[in-house]
Amino acid sequence: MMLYKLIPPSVVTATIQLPASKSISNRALIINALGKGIYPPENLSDCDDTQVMIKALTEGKETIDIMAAGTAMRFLTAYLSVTPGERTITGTARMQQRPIQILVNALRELGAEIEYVHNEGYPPLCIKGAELKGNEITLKGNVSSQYISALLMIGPALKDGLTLHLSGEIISRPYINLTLQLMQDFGAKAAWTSPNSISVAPQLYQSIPFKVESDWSAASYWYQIAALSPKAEIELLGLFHNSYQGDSRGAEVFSRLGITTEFTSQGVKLKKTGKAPERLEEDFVDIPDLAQTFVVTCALLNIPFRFTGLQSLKIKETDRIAALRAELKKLGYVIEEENDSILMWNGERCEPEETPVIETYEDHRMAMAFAPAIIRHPNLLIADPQVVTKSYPGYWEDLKQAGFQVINEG
Ligand SMILES: O=C(O)C1=C[C@@H](OP(=O)(O)O)[C@@H](O)[C@H](O)C1
Ligand SMILES: C=C(OP(=O)(O)O)C(=O)O
Repeated sequence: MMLYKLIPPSVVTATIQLPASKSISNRALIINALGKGIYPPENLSDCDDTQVMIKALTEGKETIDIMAAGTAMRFLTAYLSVTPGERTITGTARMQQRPIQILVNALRELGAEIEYVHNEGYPPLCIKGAELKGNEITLKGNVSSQYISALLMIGPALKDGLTLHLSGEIISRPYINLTLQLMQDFGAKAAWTSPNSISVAPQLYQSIPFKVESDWSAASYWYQIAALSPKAEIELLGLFHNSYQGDSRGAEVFSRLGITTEFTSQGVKLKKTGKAPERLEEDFVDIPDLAQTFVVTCALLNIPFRFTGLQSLKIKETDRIAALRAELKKLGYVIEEENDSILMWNGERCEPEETPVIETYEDHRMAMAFAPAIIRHPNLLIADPQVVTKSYPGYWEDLKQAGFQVINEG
């Protein structure tokens, strides 16, 4: 097992070129493939999740391994359903435990030919491309928005277009809006027709020059570093005020923790105001990928919290609810869970471990959200740090650039 020991600088000074958004990259790639575009999207992410998508779309292999990439798994399942040929799509052991039945059922209702290779409801899948027929379906909106995005993106390629009715609560809604926004940019007619219905017209995508923005989810770890450091001067490049990404809301939540955002022509500059609330309450249903950032940040700043809307965390790269509780306990914080969807901390402490080894559970966000904790817990070690490549391959190099020492303890 690889372990990283970190030593923070006394003042963090950095200008960081963030990675491009994997969510935008992977949508642009699917849309581009469906539109047979002549302009390949620019500034695609160099992360694993995007690299597996590029390979899947260009190599033409019979078996596609998307490793740990949820978006690639879900988006390609829909894409392959309307693309000639027969392929098997698989991923890591964890991917084979991440549910996909809602999407498969919806696609089958449209006429798709999809079989489960092992376990009913889970990847791997064997998919035979076909011309899909039905045009109006109902599916659950409360498990993963990626199923909905996957279906929407193939909508313009269907003979009669597609209308989706979403039942139950709709989680991760900004990611659905991101999909609609990109589809519209590429010439599709797709929009909400009621609070829980979306219609897509049958109309081919147009190819346009397109540049992917930097990743706001990745930015959150730098806000966290600013919040935990006594002094920080951090500039993040490639972020914009009117971002397509729902996780740009992280800037507003961090402003309540004393980190304000100044937009410049190139990105953002972070400022510490020194203000901190007595307590933080937030609903994460729209911003699930920021949950780890804020749970770790608040605990380390000694700010009790109650975070709701976390129901999707159990089916991500790992069970993030359990992982957060287990690893924060090693640092001396007792976090409580309610209803599989709420994490709370009332300030309760336990004895911290002397040399806590933070496990990362094949989850990039566990590594990235716990690394900044070194500023307050100088003995911690990060296990399997290479997991960051899922979304942010340059994370450790960027920390070095910001003055951190990153030492491989073997
Ligand atoms: O569509 C997307 O790009 C994503 C949607 C979210 O997943 P869920 O819809 O499963 O919550 C998010 O957690 C994931 O990192 C990326
Ligand atoms: C949940 C995530 O990714 P995915 O679902 O695309 O694997 C993530 O990046 O936090």
